Amino acid sequence: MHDFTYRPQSPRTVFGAGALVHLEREIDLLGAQRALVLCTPGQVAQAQQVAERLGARAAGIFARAEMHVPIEAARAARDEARRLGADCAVAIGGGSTIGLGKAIALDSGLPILAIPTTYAGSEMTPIYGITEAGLKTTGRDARVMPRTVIYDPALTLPLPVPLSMTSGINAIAHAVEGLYAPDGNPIMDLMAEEGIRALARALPAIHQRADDMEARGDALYGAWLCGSVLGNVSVALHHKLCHTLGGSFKLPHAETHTVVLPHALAFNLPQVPAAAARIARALGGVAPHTVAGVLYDLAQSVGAPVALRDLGLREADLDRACELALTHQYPNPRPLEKAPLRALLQRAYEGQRP
Ligand SMILES: NC(=O)C1=CN([C@@H]2O[C@H](COP(=O)(O)OP(=O)(O)OC[C@H]3O[C@@H](n4cnc5c(N)ncnc54)[C@H](O)[C@@H]3O)[C@@H](O)[C@H]2O)C=CC1
Ligand SMILES: O=C(O)/C=C\C(=O)CC(=O)O
Repeated sequence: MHDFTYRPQSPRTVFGAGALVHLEREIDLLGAQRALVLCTPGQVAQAQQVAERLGARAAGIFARAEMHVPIEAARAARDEARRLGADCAVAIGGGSTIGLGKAIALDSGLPILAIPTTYAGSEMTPIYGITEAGLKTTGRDARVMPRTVIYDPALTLPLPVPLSMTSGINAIAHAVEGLYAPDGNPIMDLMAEEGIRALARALPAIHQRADDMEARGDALYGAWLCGSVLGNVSVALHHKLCHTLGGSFKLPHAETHTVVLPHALAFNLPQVPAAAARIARALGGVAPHTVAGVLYDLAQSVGAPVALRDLGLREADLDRACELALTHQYPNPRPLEKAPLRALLQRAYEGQRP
């Protein structure tokens, strides 16, 4: 038997191919009249599609979302929302765009409707991140949790295949760490296992055929499950390493998750047999002691990166990365010591199979 406390935190979720048709209804349910639509410069066409659907209730489009939410973009978006008298924000895009919406909500309490187009999972979490003077601060705050999420796999069809692969593995990482989180619970375990299963099934299919709607739907379903896990439990060494490498060495987010995950999991595996058993089941019934290697093989088989050196990290940075990862540690099942952590980073740098 488990001992646990479970207080679900989840936005209203509408899921399905073509689900964008429900946007007006969902805006009505929020009681909103003027929506500011957020996107990156690369997703203006999708933002226009949203604005057209909203008609007179589209207050405008703010197309300056970028990775890790620079404070300048957050301030400009807040000003624009005020100037236009927006009473809600619709964020269409990946974690960067949803993160911009969260930065507005943190300040103003503006309700966010998220339409995720990657598998990163930010839409399901009360976690925000803002970067100021080169330093990224993250935190949890109920105000930033989107009120409504519309998942429409059709909107993920243009997501480039390489980013689809790494973004999917970013999602798997949330579930893996959820399975050994000290504040986990049986519901999260079920969601994590099913999320890994869905993504491990979907990614090879999308790799073969980018417009496979069935697989796109499966991947987004997995992203919903894995994002929900991230929103409800704390994360450990794997996320700490990725935040260190992304924050201090500017490594790309999803790619870094993809490279680090097999190594962080191998490091913790002896301490987490129950998690290993669930991951093994989700990966098709492999032996639990092999799951880290199987995740490495999954990444390699879909053409995703497996070495930090291929993401722009220099070998000379490894000592500093190790030091930073040892400061302000996240709770981790295996105590962190310098030598094994440095060795982990070396293996990830070289792209060795764990
Ligand atoms: N707060 C949270 O809970 C979480 C936050 N994040 C944050 O999110 C950021 C990364 O988000 P990601 O989703 O990985 O990438 P992203 O949002 O930066 O998107 C990467 C690129 O792909 C483009 N793109 C996205 N969807 C597309 C589509 N369907 N078709 C064509 N192009 C598309 C975007 O416009 C962008 O240029 C990081 O800053 C990370 O820290 C990530 C996960 C959870
Ligand atoms: O860094 C943030 O914006 C907050 C959380 C995450 O990015 C989660 C992750 O590492 O995927």
